[in-house]
Amino acid sequence: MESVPNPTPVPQKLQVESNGTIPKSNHLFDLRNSLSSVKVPSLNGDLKLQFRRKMGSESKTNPKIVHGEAGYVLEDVPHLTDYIPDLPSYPNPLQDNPAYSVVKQFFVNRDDTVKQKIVVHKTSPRGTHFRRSGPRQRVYFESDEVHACIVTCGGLCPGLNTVIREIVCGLSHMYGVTKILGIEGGYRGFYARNTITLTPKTVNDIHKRGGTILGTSRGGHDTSKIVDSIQDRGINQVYIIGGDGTQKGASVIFEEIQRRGLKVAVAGIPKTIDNDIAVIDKSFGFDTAVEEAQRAINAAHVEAESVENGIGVVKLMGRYSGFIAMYATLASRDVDCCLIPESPFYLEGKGGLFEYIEKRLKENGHMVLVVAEGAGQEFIAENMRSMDHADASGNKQLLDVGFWLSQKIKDHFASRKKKMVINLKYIDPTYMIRAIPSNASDNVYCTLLAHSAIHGAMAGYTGFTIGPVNGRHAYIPFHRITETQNKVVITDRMWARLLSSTNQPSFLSHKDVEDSKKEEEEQTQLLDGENCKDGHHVFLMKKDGHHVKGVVDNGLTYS
Ligand SMILES: Nc1ncnc2c1ncn2[C@@H]1O[C@H](COP(=O)(O)OP(=O)(O)OP(=O)(O)O)[C@@H](O)[C@H]1O
Ligand SMILES: O=P(O)(O)OC[C@H]1O[C@](O)(CO)[C@@H](O)[C@@H]1O
Ligand SMILES: [Mg+2]
Repeated sequence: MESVPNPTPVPQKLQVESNGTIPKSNHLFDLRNSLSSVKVPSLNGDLKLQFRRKMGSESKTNPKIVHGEAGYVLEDVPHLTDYIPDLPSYPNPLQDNPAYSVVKQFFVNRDDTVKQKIVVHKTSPRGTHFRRSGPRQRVYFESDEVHACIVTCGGLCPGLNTVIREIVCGLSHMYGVTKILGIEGGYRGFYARNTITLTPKTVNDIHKRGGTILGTSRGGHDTSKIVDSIQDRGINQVYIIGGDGTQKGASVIFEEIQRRGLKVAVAGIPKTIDNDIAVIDKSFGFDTAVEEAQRAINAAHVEAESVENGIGVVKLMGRYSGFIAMYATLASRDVDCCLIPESPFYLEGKGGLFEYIEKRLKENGHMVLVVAEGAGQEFIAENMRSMDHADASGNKQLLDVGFWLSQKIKDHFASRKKKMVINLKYIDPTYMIRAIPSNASDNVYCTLLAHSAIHGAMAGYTGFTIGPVNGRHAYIPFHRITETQNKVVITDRMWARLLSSTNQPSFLSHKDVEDSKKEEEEQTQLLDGENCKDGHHVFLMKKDGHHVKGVVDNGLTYS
């Protein structure tokens, strides 16, 4: 196919000199030390391109930021032409595809961006935007040139197989790609395991199965060995499916590829059943998890209501965020109390958990309690410190809060002071939930994620992850989703809805809430999920009868 000039607008390119010209020299350049701000022409007037150096992060990539009028900011993603000038582009083969060619305005306008915050005031600046995902008129890979690979890393999550399937089928059916490799066993599979050939036929019904047909792992990320393997195998599109750790790994792989000047697009597909990935609306598998959690909650409810003073305790996933617990509770209506990492609670005394349990048992004869795995870590932090166990990826291993809490409740009611006979059943459905196939709505969502990733890579974008932002799919720079974690904001209306549906105490006094709001306005902005930077989450906790400020840092609690 004949190559034609690149129609991509200048703002997508980094090789702009401060006088607005594009350097003739076509050698590769290292973006890491650039710190500049230049004006370049665009369809919508002058845009200010700014390459800011990011401080204090593992990623060394400079954010690619475009400033426009009225406070418009585009946090753009890298493009292969940023470091490989004069890369030829080609017409998108989709324009001849019988299924897609009939779509009116099928190709995404090159200037389309997606707004991060859609609730604004009259005087609000236009704010942060991300590049809209979707097919472009021109692509930077010819179909028979593409050699793609797919890898899955981290914990299991419903929908992994659907994403794999849709990447394979999408590449094949939309772009006529025939060379697709599956990397087995996570990152270390690049250099320590075999690969498998993936075709639409071999992946045809894998979405009906849980897990990942490629296998997964934690740890084993050796950047140079991985990039050596990519280079040796002649791979030029890398699709990486995984959580926050995986996306950090994808980011350094992209940096190394860029440093070596390789024409390799790196696309991340964010995965986490906990739904704690920042920026995007929701992660795949989350809906399925909430749905499946209903079965455990129902079982706990049946057990609890069948006996006198029955208590059903269900532990649900959520290391640092309580989304699954919160949504499963809201959906069920049988839950009397939901405990999540973001909301501190205490056991003894007035307004404490034990008092509430006793009240519910007296009122209703039974109760159901849902606890997220990361909740109440302040109580068991001491044990954790002495154990200090981490998994192969360096994630702190939490103690079983469900087991611990169940024991505490039993001890409390069996104590000489109380002498109340209770009947407690503890259910931990964690791995039963994680291992199921995705439900119908997650299947559709996985398809959109896979397609966004494919269109982005084919269009030459790289070093990006994808996901819906306010319902519109966008390309998001890696650092934006790895530097913070999404958390339940307990001063938001959703948590208030939960409190009102369960009737549980908030475990915070009015003064605590006012104090936390005040502190929120100050620099730390307490309890706001978007401001829980670098895995730190600040909250109020009860210690020796007083509320003190606690900080959760990757599972450890300090005060
Ligand atoms: N900072 C990092 N740099 C490079 N690689 C990393 C980094 N953090 C994690 N990884 C690698 O990413 C892979 C997955 O990481 P991890 O086990 O933390 O799971 P995850 O992707 O966060 O998924 P989840 O926590 O949702 O199960 C591992 O192979 C790990 O070595
Ligand atoms: O048992 P594993 O595989 O280490 O994974 C457990 C963790 O994985 C997650 O499911 C996230 O993938 C967390 O909710 C949980 O803490
Ligand atoms: Mg993780």
